[in-house]
Amino acid sequence: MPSLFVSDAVSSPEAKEKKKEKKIKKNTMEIDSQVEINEKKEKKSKKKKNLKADSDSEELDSMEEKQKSSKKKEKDKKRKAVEIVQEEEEKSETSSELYEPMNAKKKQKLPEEEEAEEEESEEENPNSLSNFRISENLKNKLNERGIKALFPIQALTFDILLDGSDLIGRARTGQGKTLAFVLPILESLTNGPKKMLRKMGYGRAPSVLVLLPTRELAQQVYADFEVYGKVVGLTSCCVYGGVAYQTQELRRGVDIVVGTPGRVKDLVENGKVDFSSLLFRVLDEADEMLKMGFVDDVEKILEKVGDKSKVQTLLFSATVPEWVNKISSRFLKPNKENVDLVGNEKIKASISVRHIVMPCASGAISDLIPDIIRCYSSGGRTIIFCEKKESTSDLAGRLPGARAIHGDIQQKEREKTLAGFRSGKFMVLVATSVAARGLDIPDVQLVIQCEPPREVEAYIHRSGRTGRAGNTGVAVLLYDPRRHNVSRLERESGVKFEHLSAPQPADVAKAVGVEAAEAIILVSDSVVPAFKSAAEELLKTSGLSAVELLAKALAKASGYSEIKSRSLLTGMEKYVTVLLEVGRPIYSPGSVFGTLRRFLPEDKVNALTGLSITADGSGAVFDVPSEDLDEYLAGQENAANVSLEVVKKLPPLREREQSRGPRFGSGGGFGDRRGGGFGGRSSGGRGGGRFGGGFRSGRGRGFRN
Ligand SMILES: Nc1ncnc2c1ncn2[C@@H]1O[C@H](COP(=O)(O)OP(=O)(O)OP(=O)(O)O)[C@@H](O)[C@H]1O
Repeated sequence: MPSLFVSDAVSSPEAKEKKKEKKIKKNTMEIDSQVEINEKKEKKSKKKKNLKADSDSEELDSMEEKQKSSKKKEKDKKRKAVEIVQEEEEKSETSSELYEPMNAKKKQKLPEEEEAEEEESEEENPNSLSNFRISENLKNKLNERGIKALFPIQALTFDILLDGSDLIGRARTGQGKTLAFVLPILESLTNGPKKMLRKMGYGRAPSVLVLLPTRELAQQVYADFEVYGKVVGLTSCCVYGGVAYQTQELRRGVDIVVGTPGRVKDLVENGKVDFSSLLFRVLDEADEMLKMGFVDDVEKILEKVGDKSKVQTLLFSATVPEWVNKISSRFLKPNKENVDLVGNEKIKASISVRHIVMPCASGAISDLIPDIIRCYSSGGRTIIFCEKKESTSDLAGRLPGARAIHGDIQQKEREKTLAGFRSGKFMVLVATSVAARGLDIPDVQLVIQCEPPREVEAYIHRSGRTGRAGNTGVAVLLYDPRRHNVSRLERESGVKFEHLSAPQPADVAKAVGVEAAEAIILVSDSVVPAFKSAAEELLKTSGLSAVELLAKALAKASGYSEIKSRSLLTGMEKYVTVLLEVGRPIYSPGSVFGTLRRFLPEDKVNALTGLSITADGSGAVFDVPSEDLDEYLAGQENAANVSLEVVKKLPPLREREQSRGPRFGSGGGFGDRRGGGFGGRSSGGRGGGRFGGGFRSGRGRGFRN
């Protein structure tokens, strides 16, 4: 049995804490003794290498080592759990320091170094597959797919599940929760305690039911059951709404049914499937499923089980709000186990993701995103989340090469889009929350959220589409400081946000220029004769130097014809952010307008946008059209105690009050007289106002079944 995080759900928090401390203490002692053993072992092996000891002593050593190694495996399993707690705790506290610098290149290792390291770590790893009751053919399949050891959530729940307990399992996004139930279920049905209980033969009733909130997720989990089930002789089928009923497989008999609650309930009610002999019921992404209003459906489905004492019920998610714990008592046995790798005090979102927040007016989003992708996607895939279906399609239409996925798109089309994104046919997917839960797509390097979601869980799951299976990633959250409050989101998710301003076009262009220069060198010499005379002519007649001409050629090759300024405050092109100080605290936007009117004409004052007061109240920042900047700066000369300067780094801003509503997002901002606030005046961004309404309102529901 795993020794940590496996607490009895009915015991008190204090008891659990004491139990945990006791176990950590015990395991720490075990680690100490393990260190001693290892040291001795190391000395011995050095001695062996250097002195070439005789074969008798080698045999003795090897027997001793075998004994130690089996003891070590046991101890290492426990030690690993302690390490996980400690590592996770450390990471939670210093998560922002863990990130690799942007686009940092990893030190290349020689193949032989990598091989040696792999062998060594496999041998040492207490979570290596050989330490678990996994049958040979499953092990081979896992190896074939690059899986050599279990991830912590898998290691800590494997024995619990194989030994027959109900379970609530929680681990951060991308930590392998799917295999955490797939593997022990397959083992239990084929080699374990459920082997004799499962139905066999033609027309057999299923032994396993897995329920998931979305169709895409159902397909993904079904794919895992297909691959791994096949090697142990178990069959599965996937059922979800939006497509015709296909019940042939169910008639023929399958072992595992994976599906969404709506369609599964229909099948049950129409007598197309018989769940009376279920041995496993899994609720994956349980909180989302229950939140989406499927509680009644789920209950109806689950109560079809004949003998409740024979069925194991498992509930998995990265987020398990308190209400899920409460509701779970209806579905799970009282002596259920609880394996929680997230805990109460720690960061809830992925710790291998760099979490960035960036102010941006809604009207500037579509202009800003391509530069965010250039800066942060490391050439990998990007998923962009919008709140509403319309804004999702709209944004996808504006971003070259991007595709949209949301609930109004036909199921077949959605599947095609996801398949295209997975296979790399296109690299940018714009989605509603449908893609937020569970989806595991390779090489998603960047997630952009166009505005803060309503609930912290949504942030956790969306940002968790990157940084999966131990890889790193970047999540950029765009927000409007006048409408959104990100500090609550920060507090509730436990994430330490990096506050960054929109990438400046000139910086982006510099980076792109370097790439273009590298690409130019690779162009074949064979093109030179054809272009040489035009180049010589240009050099002679343009009045520009060779370097200037080459710079222009590089710009053209990278798609640049001009470099616009971009506001740090709203991300809008052709706007500049300025800071106003008046030698005393500023309390309201009204006083800022009053001050500006003392030295500027009305139309120039009206042209400013995005006014926000600094967090310390000592000044106000706002955007002015680049063409008006000189007039603003000159005007201040005539106004006593007024200082205006172009902002190089955005100061911390006063956030909208938290008391105004439940949302991290919408609200009235400072309610200045022009009402529109951020983006309301956008004339800089292409198609400025079009996005204005789209990104504002409530959260898209994603796909229902
Ligand atoms: N033991 C393992 N070794 C290597 N890779 C693994 C292992 N287990 C799972 N993976 C891979 O890790 C990725 C994430 O797994 P999975 O989708 O199950 O995560 P999850 O915890 O369910 O995430 P989410 O909460 O976002 O749904 C998958 O690509 C999976 O193949």
